[in-house]
Amino acid sequence: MSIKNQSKLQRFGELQQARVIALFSLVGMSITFLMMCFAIKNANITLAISLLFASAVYGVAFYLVNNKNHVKLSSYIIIYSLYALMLYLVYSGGVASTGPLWIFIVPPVSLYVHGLRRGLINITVFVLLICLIMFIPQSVYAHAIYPIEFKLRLLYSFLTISFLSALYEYSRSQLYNNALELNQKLHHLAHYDDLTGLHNRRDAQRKLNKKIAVADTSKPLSILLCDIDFFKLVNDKYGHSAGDAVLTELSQVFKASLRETDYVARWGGEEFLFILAQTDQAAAFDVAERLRCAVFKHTVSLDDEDIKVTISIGIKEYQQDLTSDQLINDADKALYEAKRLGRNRSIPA
Ligand SMILES: Nc1nc2c(ncn2[C@@H]2O[C@H](COP(=O)(O)OP(=O)(O)OP(=O)(O)O)[C@@H](O)[C@H]2O)c(=O)[nH]1
Repeated sequence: MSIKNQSKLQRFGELQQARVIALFSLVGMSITFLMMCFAIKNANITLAISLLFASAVYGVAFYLVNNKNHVKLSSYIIIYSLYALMLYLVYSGGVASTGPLWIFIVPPVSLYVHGLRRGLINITVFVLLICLIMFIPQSVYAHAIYPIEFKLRLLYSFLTISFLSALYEYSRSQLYNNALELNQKLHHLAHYDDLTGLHNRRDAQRKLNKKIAVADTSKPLSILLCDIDFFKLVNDKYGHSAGDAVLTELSQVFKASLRETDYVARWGGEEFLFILAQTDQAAAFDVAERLRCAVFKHTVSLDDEDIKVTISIGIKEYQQDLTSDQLINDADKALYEAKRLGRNRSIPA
């Protein structure tokens, strides 16, 4: 299945994440810088220095994600410096004890950066830490003082925002996973044959055009066009689903008889196309005979029937300036000749 295609979508997801992380760090850098200006205005030098430090850290995170593509590292920098800054604001009270109001940034950022499970664990630890800071008596250590109503409402509203953010993150990740799954299904439908699991005609056409585009005389290329003999009789005698079973089983026989570099697709009803890279006409004939003999020896065993079929094969080696249609046409003519001469044979064009 399409690892290439799946990774394409994942790369798109990673690119999106990199953009959001860059935006987070840019916004974090600007806001903390602005807050630092207010802290200086209020002559709160310790807070101003902390905010300047935080702003510089966000700046580094922005640089790392933008210039060095270190998405994971900068997301860790953002999230842990955010926790540290928020804990410090709750501890110190910030400007006029309004520092804790900033903690509402934590749930959406945590859940976006770490995902649902890890994000929720981090939020839980964060809540425990702010409870510790706010509820430990002043006699144990000095920290900003907040009225009890403020502390409780802060916690209630923080938990509500966390719950809503988690809900949002859950549906976002569900949608993303569904899109990923749907994308895989569509890709499979576009490239593979449903019944046999082989590549389909469209994929084969694309593959052949690609091979022809890079073909040169030093690297020969051949195709085989193969058709099951008297397949209509199989359907008529054993039924359509037995015919389907024959198609599926022969596909496995073909796959097992080919080299890694060879390619097979279901070209039509009971027709198959083989693309043999680095193979001249003589070598292609050997491959065709190997396939023909494998099918000849094979028995498709169904519940109460043993079915034996043969195949006919037309062979054509690519020659300079042939189009894919001409190549297929020539192989088709050779296949027709194989049928005319009595079937169960391989004929070069
Ligand atoms: N079971 C099944 N049959 C199919 C499928 N696709 C095509 N066929 C059948 O394949 C048969 C092809 O028959 P013909 O084109 O007359 O050829 P043939 O009977 O194989 O005879 P020759 O090619 O001349 O040897 C038709 O009966 C189609 O209905 C399929 O997906 N499943």
